[in-house]
Amino acid sequence: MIKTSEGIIVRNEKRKLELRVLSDKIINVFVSDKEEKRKDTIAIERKEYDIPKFTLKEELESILIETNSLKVKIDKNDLSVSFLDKNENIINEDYKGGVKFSETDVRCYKKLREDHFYGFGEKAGYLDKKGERLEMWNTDEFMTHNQTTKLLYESYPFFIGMNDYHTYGIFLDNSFRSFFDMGQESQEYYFFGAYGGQMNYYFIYGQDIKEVVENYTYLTGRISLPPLWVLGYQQSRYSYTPQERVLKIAKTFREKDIPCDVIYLDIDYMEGYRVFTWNKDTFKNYKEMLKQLKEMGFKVVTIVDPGVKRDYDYHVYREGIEKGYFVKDKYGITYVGKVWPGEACFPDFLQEEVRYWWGEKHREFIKDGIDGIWNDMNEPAVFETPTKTMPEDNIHILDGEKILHKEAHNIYANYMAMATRDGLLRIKPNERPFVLTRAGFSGIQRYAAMWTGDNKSLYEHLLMMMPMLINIGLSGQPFAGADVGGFEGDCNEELFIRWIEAAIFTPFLRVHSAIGTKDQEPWSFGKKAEDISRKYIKMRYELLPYLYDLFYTASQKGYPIMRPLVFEYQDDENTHKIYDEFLLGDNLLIAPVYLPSKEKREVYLPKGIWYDYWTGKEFKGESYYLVDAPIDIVPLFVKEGGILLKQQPQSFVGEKEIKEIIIEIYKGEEGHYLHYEDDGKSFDYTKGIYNLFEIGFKYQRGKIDIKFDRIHSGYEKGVKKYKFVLKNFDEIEEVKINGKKVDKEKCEVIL
Ligand SMILES: OC[C@H]1O[C@H](O[C@H]2[C@H](O)[C@@H](O)[C@@H](O[C@H]3[C@H](O)[C@@H](O)[C@@H](O)O[C@@H]3CO)O[C@@H]2CO)[C@H](O)[C@@H](O)[C@@H]1O
Repeated sequence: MIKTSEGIIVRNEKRKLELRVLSDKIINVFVSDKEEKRKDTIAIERKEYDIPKFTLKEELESILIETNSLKVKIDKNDLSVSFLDKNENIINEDYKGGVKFSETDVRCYKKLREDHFYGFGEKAGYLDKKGERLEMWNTDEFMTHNQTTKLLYESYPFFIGMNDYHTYGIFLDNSFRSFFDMGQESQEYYFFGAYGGQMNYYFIYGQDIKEVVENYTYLTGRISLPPLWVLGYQQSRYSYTPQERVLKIAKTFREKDIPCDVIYLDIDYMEGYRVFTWNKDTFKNYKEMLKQLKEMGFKVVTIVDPGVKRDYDYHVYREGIEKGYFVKDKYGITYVGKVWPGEACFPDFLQEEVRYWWGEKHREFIKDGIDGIWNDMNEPAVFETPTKTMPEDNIHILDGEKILHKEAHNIYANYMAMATRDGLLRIKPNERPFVLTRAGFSGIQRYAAMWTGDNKSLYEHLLMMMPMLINIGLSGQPFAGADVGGFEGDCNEELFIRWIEAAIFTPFLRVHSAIGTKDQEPWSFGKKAEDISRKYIKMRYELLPYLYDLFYTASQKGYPIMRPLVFEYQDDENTHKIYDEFLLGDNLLIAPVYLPSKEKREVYLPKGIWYDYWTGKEFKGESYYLVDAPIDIVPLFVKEGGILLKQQPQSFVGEKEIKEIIIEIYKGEEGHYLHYEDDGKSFDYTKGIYNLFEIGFKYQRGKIDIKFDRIHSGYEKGVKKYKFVLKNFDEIEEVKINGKKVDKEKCEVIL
């Protein structure tokens, strides 16, 4: 055994185990059957750790490492590892020697003690993945997002294991195609591994799911605050063309008083699908169009795919060829695959120089008035090949070394998103960039928001949106959404209404639809759908301060914005499998209707008292209820002591100066809330130019004591008026704010 500054290295005649103690609760395990160095992928953001104090005890058969929270036992014979809590209860242990190496793969067997498995990012199916077999290989999988769909666009080789006694996470930091058998093969063990690469995983202990997610994002990074406008409603279609149509859509939003912040331009804005060009026939005066959109308060996001058309007269291709920037085949010749523009080449984003080049290509676009970039087809997708991507033996260069596509495939999109984000940051250094991606790997949250690709206008896909987005959130990516209304197929009035009612509570809110399908704007399905959509989209804008606070928390702790009930109520076992309700933050519970012709739905409310958002009716938790859900109502509940922040709705973010924040306090003995405020667009907050407020209250027998405390003061232009609205309280006799009695009818703070 060798003691290192971070842990230990132990060898037997067959293999080496390197164990690093990265915090009291995070242990990195690296097992190898050759003399090689551990290789972290792009997923791991953290480069340095505060190595905690740990003790080491060597016995005849085993080695014991002990931190403040964990004990790790290593069997000196087979180098298997067990993780125990301080009372020596096993949290997780290797099964029959643990790691196995074979010609085709490397895998690790664990004893199956868990009742539930969550995480795994973008996967079809239910929330709990126990008993399932999953694979990670980014794939352009059109429409068939159902229980049997194994591969989708993104890969998160991360899961959370949970039983009544323990919660932990495992992140397999391996970018090759990986697999996870969570008890399908056996009820005695589960296993995970990859078809290549190393057995390099992080064991993450937590007192609950929350802490595991916090620790996992401590490793893989957290979102940085997005610009406020991307929290607004976004309208997309494949494709809005020509420019007159784009302007017409924009004007209709304003005429109909339906808030909207963003319009997307899909592939047809380009000249022959050549990236970084404009179709001069259909977008003759695109600069004028962008100007007019700006005047109406719209932001514009354009699609940018990785495939560069093979055409020597086209500057992007020519430069890429001359500089040798494209991915090569196994013979070292530039690889050509078929995508939208026909034959195309793919920049090797793994190279820093290529990323820089690509990032600079956005300069003109941004100067002309484009506000954000949408990276699609970045699995990378290739048409007409059985694998839907490029050959696994294609060559990329990472850190000066050749690696094969089978290793680069799953991380390609992260490098592309990094190229885009860094480019936008260079072009406008004090403006928060917005990048949307379809493909990705763990850690993608640091570069881009994601959407879940091509779904269909089906109730099943409305339902599936919930567990999918929830598991993506538990896998470190809080900024995610689905194509609202469904991408392929014709949506209809009722489905659109029900989808909007659910989606306004998802972190990324974009309606998108495919070519040849029925129009899918909020007014496309008649007056009823238009009115109901308006009501809910306005509600989204009303709730923006609450939503932005959740983005702030996500940026600080990695917590999901859209949460499963089990995230907040882990002790309540009824929540463990609920996939068709979710929480927005910890105060608001949403139970969307996802079946046609339903006017009621069953809702489970966890522990505590809950208030119906619409009627104020009180419900006792830990029970199931059949609640009313007529077509214009999505069942919504606020927890006792819950605090919601609201503002006046507006047509787009920044339309009006926000002069007042309404703080709704729901009855309870007490409540706590953290409110964050900044300019919503720049990086000035990193210099302390933001405000942070602690809001809380205590209530007893008719008397409420409200605390409103600015704990960080830096943003002078912040809102000055905060009005408290007391919800569901019985007769209030006395209101105090910060210890001072105030008029019951005028509960407010003026700063
Ligand atoms: O930019 C246009 C849209 O591109 C994406 O969707 C496309 C998808 O990635 C493609 O693979 C393709 O899907 C075809 C599918 O692969 C094939 O098996 C067959 O069933 O036909 C499908 C349709 O041609 O086309 C999709 C677009 O229709 C992206 O996900 C969308 O958001 C973009 O709007």
